[in-house]
Amino acid sequence: MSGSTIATARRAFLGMSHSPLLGLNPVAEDDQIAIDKAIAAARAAVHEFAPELIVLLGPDHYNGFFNELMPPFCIGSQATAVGDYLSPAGPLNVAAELAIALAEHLMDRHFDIAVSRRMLVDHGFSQALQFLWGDEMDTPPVIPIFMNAVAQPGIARMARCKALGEGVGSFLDQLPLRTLLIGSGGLSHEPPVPTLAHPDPAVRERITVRSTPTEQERELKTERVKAAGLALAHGDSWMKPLNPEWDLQWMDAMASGQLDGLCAMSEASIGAMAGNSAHESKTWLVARSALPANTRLSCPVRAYRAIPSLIAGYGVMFMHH
Ligand SMILES: O=C(O)/C=C/c1cccc(O)c1O
Ligand SMILES: [Fe+2]
Repeated sequence: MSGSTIATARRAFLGMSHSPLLGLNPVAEDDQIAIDKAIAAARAAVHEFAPELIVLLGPDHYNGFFNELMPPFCIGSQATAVGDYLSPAGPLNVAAELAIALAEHLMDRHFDIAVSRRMLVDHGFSQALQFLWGDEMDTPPVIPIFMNAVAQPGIARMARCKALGEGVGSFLDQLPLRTLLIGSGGLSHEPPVPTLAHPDPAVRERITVRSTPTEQERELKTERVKAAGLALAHGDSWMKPLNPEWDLQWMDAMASGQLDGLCAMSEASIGAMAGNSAHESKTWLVARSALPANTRLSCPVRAYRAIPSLIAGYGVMFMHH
């Protein structure tokens, strides 16, 4: 157990699920109270920690990255949020020079990484920033790192996520900056994100070629995803159920730092057990791997609820070292 308090800690981890249906679909009162409390506790812990730098790992949902060119990971030296669902639009406060320095560090360690000089991000990044710093996303400097969690075969394997996190950790070791690593996404869930196996060629084209949806297309998508959340809440069988057991096991591994054990999980089992978008949980793995492994860190915030109407095994976890 680390002896630091939040105020004296040098590095912290925040794992935080996202759901764009928060605020759009109904949630049972006790679940809503629990999530509000968890987000407020995370916000308080983050502000007490007062990071000088944020490394934010997030996925995308075919708003910034498409199958025409889909890197497993990509660092942004400039990033703009598109403003999907209720998430804010606008530029992120990117630490451009540090983002490039991190890319150089990773390349020198033989971890080849893509770089975007104009990254577009969606709620996979902006919801966490919105919840922690408000609609203006008035944040400390951020290094945004995209992780593909939707398009096989290019979803990074568990061990690779751990290796990236270790590389980020060794970069941060050289910096005198109090740093918060955020993993945004997961845990178990399978929202209706299309794949290249979709029977409609127009849908396959839409997720392949970079494009900006019209306002009407955005609204249609929002309605489709809201309806999927309601279907899951009503137990419709075409939706993959959430898996709280899988989620709690994942959070336990984050808490103990026993990440090699976690990496023994088979790739095929992730989608099968926890839903296709459970790969988003790997953002937590990257972020957690930048802190000491096999070490139980101080964990002042840990909360979990499985909320079908949000299509989210919704977890929040803040730890520091
Ligand atoms: O907009 C999308 O394609 C995905 C929406 C969604 C729904 C529920 C949980 C999530 O993590 C999502 O990204
Ligand atoms: Fe997501």
